[in-house]
Amino acid sequence: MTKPKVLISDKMDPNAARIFTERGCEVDVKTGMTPEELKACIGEYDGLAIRSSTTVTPEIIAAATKLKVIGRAGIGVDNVDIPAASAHGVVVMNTPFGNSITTAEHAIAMIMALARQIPEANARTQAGEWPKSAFMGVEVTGKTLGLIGAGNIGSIVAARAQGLRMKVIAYDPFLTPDHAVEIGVEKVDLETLLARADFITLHTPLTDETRNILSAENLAKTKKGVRIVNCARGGLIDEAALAQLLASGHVAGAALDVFATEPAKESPLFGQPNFICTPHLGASTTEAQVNVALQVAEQMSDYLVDGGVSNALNMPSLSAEEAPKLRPYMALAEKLGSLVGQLAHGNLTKISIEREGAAAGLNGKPITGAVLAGFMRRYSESVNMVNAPYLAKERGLEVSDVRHEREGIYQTLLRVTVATEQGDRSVAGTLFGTDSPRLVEIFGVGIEAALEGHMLYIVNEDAPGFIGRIGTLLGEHDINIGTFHLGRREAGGEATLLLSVDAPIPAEVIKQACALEGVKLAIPLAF
Ligand SMILES: NC(=O)C1=CN([C@@H]2O[C@H](COP(=O)(O)OP(=O)(O)OC[C@H]3O[C@@H](n4cnc5c(N)ncnc54)[C@H](O)[C@@H]3O)[C@@H](O)[C@H]2O)C=CC1
Ligand SMILES: O=C(O)C(=O)COP(=O)(O)O
Repeated sequence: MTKPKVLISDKMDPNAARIFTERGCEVDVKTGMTPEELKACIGEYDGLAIRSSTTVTPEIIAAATKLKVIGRAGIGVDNVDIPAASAHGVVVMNTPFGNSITTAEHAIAMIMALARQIPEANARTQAGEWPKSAFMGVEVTGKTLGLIGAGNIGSIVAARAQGLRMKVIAYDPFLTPDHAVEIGVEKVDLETLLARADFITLHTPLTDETRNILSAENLAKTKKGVRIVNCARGGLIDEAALAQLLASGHVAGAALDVFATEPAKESPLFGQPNFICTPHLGASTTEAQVNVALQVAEQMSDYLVDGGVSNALNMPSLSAEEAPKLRPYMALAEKLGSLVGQLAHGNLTKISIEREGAAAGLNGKPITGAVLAGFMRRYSESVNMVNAPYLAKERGLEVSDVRHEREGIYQTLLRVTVATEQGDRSVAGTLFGTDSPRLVEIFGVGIEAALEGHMLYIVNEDAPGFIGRIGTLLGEHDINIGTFHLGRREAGGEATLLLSVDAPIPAEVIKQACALEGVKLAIPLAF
């Protein structure tokens, strides 16, 4: 088997490359590439490991024909076009906790540096000025810190600030009152935060809702003398408006680690009084970089080597322990989805997955993803578990996952049903042993078969002589039958025949099969 190939395209702790190699991946480290250079080489890789310098655009993803996973050694994934990745079946994962303490500490350092104007005092002292009377700071004790965003990093900042005896208030629409109590912050609305905070620190992702959250209008609502820190994302603050308010003295200080455009080589903020900045250093400590490098390489290797999924932003998690148990079910699910997709035609708007017996106790999301991947293959060759749910949604397909604790004839069973104009059509399958997927029912008819390779599905009148006729037809065309399965609901009604053949059946032969006496339907299948 060829080794999965991973590209590390941003500066990353060497532990990442070591782990990839140890886990059986080939790894190339190429940092500082232009978008054109990345586009030219990305087609070779199964995995791409990045930080914030690489921007993964739809063009890059379109060129990444082998790519299966993008791993962000860090938190923010605003540099990755996730919808494009999802549409191409590429998993996007991050390391949501590895650098949060480090980033929170950077925010606290910024608060303290602003309170005492340390960078400017340092520069002027080293310039030989000894400007003792030029600097008068403020204490943080007893001051109100306003958190915009109280997730992982915001909560750590709150705990540290409480240690500094600050009063912490937070604006975060997703913060529950219970959690606010747990982390010791007062939950407020944005207007209240703007009016009350002596220091404001931002800890939200950059989204359509948070973009420009500190707009000129909102900045004007802040308390005179406020100090503002942003160690989250550029784009959360109107930088030009902030520069004006620093110049006018309304804002007493601002510290930015992140800018709307990075690298920030020029800015209206540069040179303003009490303005401090760092070049996106929030996550830059030895500890954090080792954490995120190890974690991203482990996660990406889990996916590329064993199929385990953790911290993915566009698909459900699947632990490395769960993966081996789920894999045969996912194979069964994909085959059943594919069978239904090949057999049921017309305007299909609903698909339901039922899990019975042992299957009911499993993680349903990967199974649903696999059913949809099989089912949607009729629409797209490149569909997989990652993009199938998106494609399904795009097509307005209603998907349901139902668990039945009961155990029927089979100790474990998956059933996939689609609603068609002629009524519900359902297929079911089980596992023989622990890992051998078998079809057990097709449209209400009991038939046991492995769904593999090229097959032919026929519905015919249940009358003597038919098996001979179909055998003769295939034999005349030199088509060898591998397996042969028959089923029927009742004698003399309709019979179902499912056979496997060694090569695809030409369209002309299908036509002749349809014309055989008693045949109602003949559909070639491929798995
Ligand atoms: N400067 C740097 O080097 C680093 C920056 N970051 C950035 O820090 C930010 C926060 O990271 P985490 O705390 O780990 O994320 P998180 O997801 O744990 O927390 C984000 C919080 O923002 C809240 N939020 C979302 N929309 C909001 C809105 N409209 N108004 C107010 N709150 C809203 C969410 O409810 C959540 O509680 C991210 O943007 C991340 O990219 C993270 C690490 C390093
Ligand atoms: O983790 C994040 O969101 C960060 O912003 C850290 O960025 P970096 O990996 O230092 O380029």
